[in-house]
Amino acid sequence: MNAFNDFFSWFGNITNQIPTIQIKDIIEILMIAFVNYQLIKWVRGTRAWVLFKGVFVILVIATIAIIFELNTIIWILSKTINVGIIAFLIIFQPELRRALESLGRRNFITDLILSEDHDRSLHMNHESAEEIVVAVEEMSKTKTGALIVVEKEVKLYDYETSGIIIDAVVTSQLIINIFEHNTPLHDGAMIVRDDRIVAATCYLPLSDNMSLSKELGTRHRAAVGISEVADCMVVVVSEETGFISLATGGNIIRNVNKEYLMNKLGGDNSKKVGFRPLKLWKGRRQNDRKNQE
Ligand SMILES: Nc1ncnc2c1ncn2[C@@H]1O[C@H](COP(=O)(O)OP(=O)(O)OP(=O)(O)O)[C@@H](O)[C@H]1O
Repeated sequence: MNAFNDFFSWFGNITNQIPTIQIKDIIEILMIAFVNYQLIKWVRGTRAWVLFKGVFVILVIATIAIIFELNTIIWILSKTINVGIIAFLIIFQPELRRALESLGRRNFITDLILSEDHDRSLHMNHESAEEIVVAVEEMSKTKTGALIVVEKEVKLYDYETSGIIIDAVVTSQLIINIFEHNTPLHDGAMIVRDDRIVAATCYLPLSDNMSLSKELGTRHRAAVGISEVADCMVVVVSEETGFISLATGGNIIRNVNKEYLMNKLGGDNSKKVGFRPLKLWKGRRQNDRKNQE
C-alpha cells in the first residue's frame, strides 16, 4: 500500500512540475517547426547540405564528449566554434544572401492561402503575353536560344543594369530580333516589366541547386537562379532542342506548350483570345504592294 502511495505522490509531483501549455506555446512550437522545415527544405537543394550534415556529425561528437567528459575534445570544439561560425558566414555568403532575399519576397499569409499555381502579381496585359508566346513559339521552331524574365512584384533593377537598356513595347518581332543569332543583343537575358521590354543582355545569377538535371546548361540554370531570388516568371527556349521551359520559384518545367505558357503569362484572359500568326514580313509585304502599285 505504501508503495502505491509513494508512486502516486511521485506521479503527482511530476505532473505538478509539467508546465501548463498555453495557446502561445503552441503558436511558438508551430513557428519553430515551420522555420526548421523551411531551413531544411532550402538547405537540401544547395551545397550547404553537405555542411549541414557535417555540423550534425560535430554535434553528435560534442554530445558524446560532454556525456563522457572528454575534456580535450570539448576544449577543441569550444575554441573552434567561433572561427567556424565566421568561416560559415564567409563561405556561404551567396547562399545566405539568396535565402534572405527569398524570405523577404515571400508573403507567408497569401502563400498559405493560395496555391502555387495562383498568379498573384503579374502586371502584364494579355496582348503583351500573347506577343511573348508568339515569339517564343517561333524561336522554338527555329531553335533560337532565348531567356525572357517577366518581372512581378520584386523589381530586378540590379540585373537590369547589368545589360543594355531598351525600354520598348513588347512585340514578338522585337523579341525575335533581340535573340537572333550573332546580333549584339542576343546573349544573356531580356527583362520585361509590365508591358515593356526594359533591357536585354542581362546577366542573371546561376542556380546552384544540385538536383537540377545535368542536361541543363547555364541558360536554364540562370533561369532557375533568378526565379530563386525573385518572384518572376522566366521563359527559356533551348538552342539545342527548341524546347520551351518555364521557371518559377526555383523550379523549372520543361517542354511546355503554348497554351500552358499563355495560361501562366496571360492568366484567364488566355481562354478568350486566339493566337494570331506571326507577321514578321508584314512591313516587307506592305512595301512590296506599294512598289507594285
Ligand atoms: N548567367 C547568365 N545570365 C544570362 N544569360 C546566360 C547566363 N549564363 C548563360 N547565359 C546564356 O546562355 C547561353 C549559353 O547557354 P548554354 O548552352 O550554356 O545553356 P543551356 O541551358 O544548355 O541552353 P541551350 O539548351 O539553349 O543550349 C549564353 O550564350 C547566354 O546567352
